[in-house]
Amino acid sequence: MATDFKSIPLIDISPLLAKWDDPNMAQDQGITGVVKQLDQACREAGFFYVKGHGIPNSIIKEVRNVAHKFFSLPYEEKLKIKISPTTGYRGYQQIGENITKGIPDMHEAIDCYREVKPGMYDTLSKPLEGPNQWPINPPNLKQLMEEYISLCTDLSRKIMRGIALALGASADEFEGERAGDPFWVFRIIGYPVLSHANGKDMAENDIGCGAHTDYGLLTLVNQDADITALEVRNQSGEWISAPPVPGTFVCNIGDMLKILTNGLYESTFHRVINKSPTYRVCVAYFYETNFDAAIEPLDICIKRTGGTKKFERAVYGEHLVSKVTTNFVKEDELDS
Ligand SMILES: N=C(N)NCCCC[C@H](N)C(=O)O
Ligand SMILES: O=C(O)CCC(=O)C(=O)O
Ligand SMILES: [Fe+2]
Repeated sequence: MATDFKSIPLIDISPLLAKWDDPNMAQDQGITGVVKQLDQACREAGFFYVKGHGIPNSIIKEVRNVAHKFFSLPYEEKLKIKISPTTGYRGYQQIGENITKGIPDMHEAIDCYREVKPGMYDTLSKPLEGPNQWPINPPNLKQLMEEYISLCTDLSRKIMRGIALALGASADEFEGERAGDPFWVFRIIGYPVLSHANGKDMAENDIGCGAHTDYGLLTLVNQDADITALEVRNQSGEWISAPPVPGTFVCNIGDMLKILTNGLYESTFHRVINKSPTYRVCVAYFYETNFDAAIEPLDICIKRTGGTKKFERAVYGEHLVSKVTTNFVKEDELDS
């Protein structure tokens, strides 16, 4: 968010995907072109669209269709997989249950996380322990989403190799202890049509999702076609729309990549307002570091940002757990 960008750039990443594993990839002209665009987009906006990503459009659309089907079920049905602290914060949350900056968000969602086995990361991961809660209806939802998550994980790993090169690091900077065993978060989100009863103006809680940053490395957003609702904040505080572009994902940078890059790439604030007359679905995949990774600015990024370390070391799992466990707590309950 280092600039007053007015729109979000679109990058064709097919040259990167063609040679993501090539030992000489850093010298490849096609890849160099992609890497330059990634660097510019990450510095200027922290948001970019990708095309040429290789995930079939039929799957991308089916994922949203199945999400629509789930949200159109009666509440009793959806509540069979209700989220709670005892389900590892996995499952369905009703409209208004998720809280951002003290205000209930006008969205419903199924929250999923990579499975955490008991004791896996000692007490650190305890709040998130457990398997995901998948609904029985629609019957193909679980299988489709699991396949989609695996495609998103592969794609994100490849984009992160391009981002590593963009930083002037080696392509595998985000593998090994840092993100070689990446955690992931997955949210199937539904935004109802706003009711403007009593002629009231857009109220605070007409916001589908309040301004926030994402927590990890890289987010892949699969949003409904034909509805513009996602907005990204630029340096002056203007909200710039990220309208759906067919066949693309919206990508954005999370808090861990901001720390790693010493702020060279920022985790940009964004929010969602569905002003359209139609129910909107978004399926968001979040590619993260290893759960127990201790994240601090890379030397190469400290150099590129004037030589001073701007962020202290953070453990990703701690950051995630502190967010997740407060996302469902109302302001007046926080201290009690
Ligand atoms: N895993 C991610 N990024 N989820 C995004 C949710 C943002 C809203 C949440 N209440 C918050 O305040 O963070
Ligand atoms: O609905 C969207 O377009 C984005 C959702 C989002 O920002 C999030 O879940 O973190
Ligand atoms: Fe987000």
